[in-house]
Amino acid sequence: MEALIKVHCLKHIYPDKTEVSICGLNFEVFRGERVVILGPNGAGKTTLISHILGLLTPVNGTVEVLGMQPSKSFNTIRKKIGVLFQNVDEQIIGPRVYDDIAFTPRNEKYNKEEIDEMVINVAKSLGISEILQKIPHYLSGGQKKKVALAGAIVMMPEILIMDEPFDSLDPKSKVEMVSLLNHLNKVHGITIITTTHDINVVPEIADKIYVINDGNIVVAGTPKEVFSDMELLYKASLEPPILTQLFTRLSKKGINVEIPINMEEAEEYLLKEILQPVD
Ligand SMILES: Nc1ncnc2c1ncn2[C@@H]1O[C@H](COP(=O)(O)OP(=O)(O)OP(=O)(O)O)[C@@H](O)[C@H]1O
Repeated sequence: MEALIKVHCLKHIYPDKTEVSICGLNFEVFRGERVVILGPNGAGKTTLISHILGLLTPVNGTVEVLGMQPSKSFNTIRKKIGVLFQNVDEQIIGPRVYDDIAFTPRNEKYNKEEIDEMVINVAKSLGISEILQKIPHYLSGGQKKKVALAGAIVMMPEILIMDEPFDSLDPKSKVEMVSLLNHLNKVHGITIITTTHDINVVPEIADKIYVINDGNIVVAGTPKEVFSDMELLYKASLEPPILTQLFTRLSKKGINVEIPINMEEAEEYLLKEILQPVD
């Protein structure tokens, strides 16, 4: 199968001469995958995303999206990618929430009824129907995130890229966002790429994880593979998920348990290995 996105040994130099290198393993995303990029502050996650979006041009290395070079085919590629930036204030441009979400459908010349239906449906799926007439500037941080995400998915793009989508979301909103993202992936086949520092949510939203550290992609694997290697996570300045930490401690105490990637697995392993299942 051909990868939708391929990045090979990228090097970027910002105008102030800051050099960012993302070498090591290749970064590859296949259709329908949910990919999470992890790495400490300043590792280059946003830089990588900006290259995939065609906002930056590499000085070295290659970036290929849907068979094109994003920096050269910016307009074609951007129609196929929905994006949620880390700083949503730079992304929200409409005078009212409704206008902001309707921005791209209006540009694409959909008629009023179609736009109404698209905006109302996406607002409902994000629980923001009540704020469609509000001025975005006065929204809370979490509400702004949801509005920006609504704008990113209103056209049902092939690929959705999100930089720190869970920042400033309350626990309930985070659970809802995870379930919406998984719905978009399963039902609409949208390929999803996410950066996050919220490590505990990663198993819920990742088929594959890339870890960037010290200028290199040092690991690529499933959540199970990546989270089983605590040493590697610490080396990359990442805090392993709480379940990984707990089960590693249990296994050091001689309890023979696999590392679970979510609460359901943890419960299953505990019941199987430590406790006798209660009928
Ligand atoms: N516009 C810019 N001009 C100069 N340097 C920049 C610019 N944007 C990013 N950098 C630098 O590039 C490096 C990588 O930054 P980037 O934002 O890609 O990291 P990140 O992994 O997304 O970090 P974080 O987890 O903190 O969001 C950092 O050293 C940063 O200071």
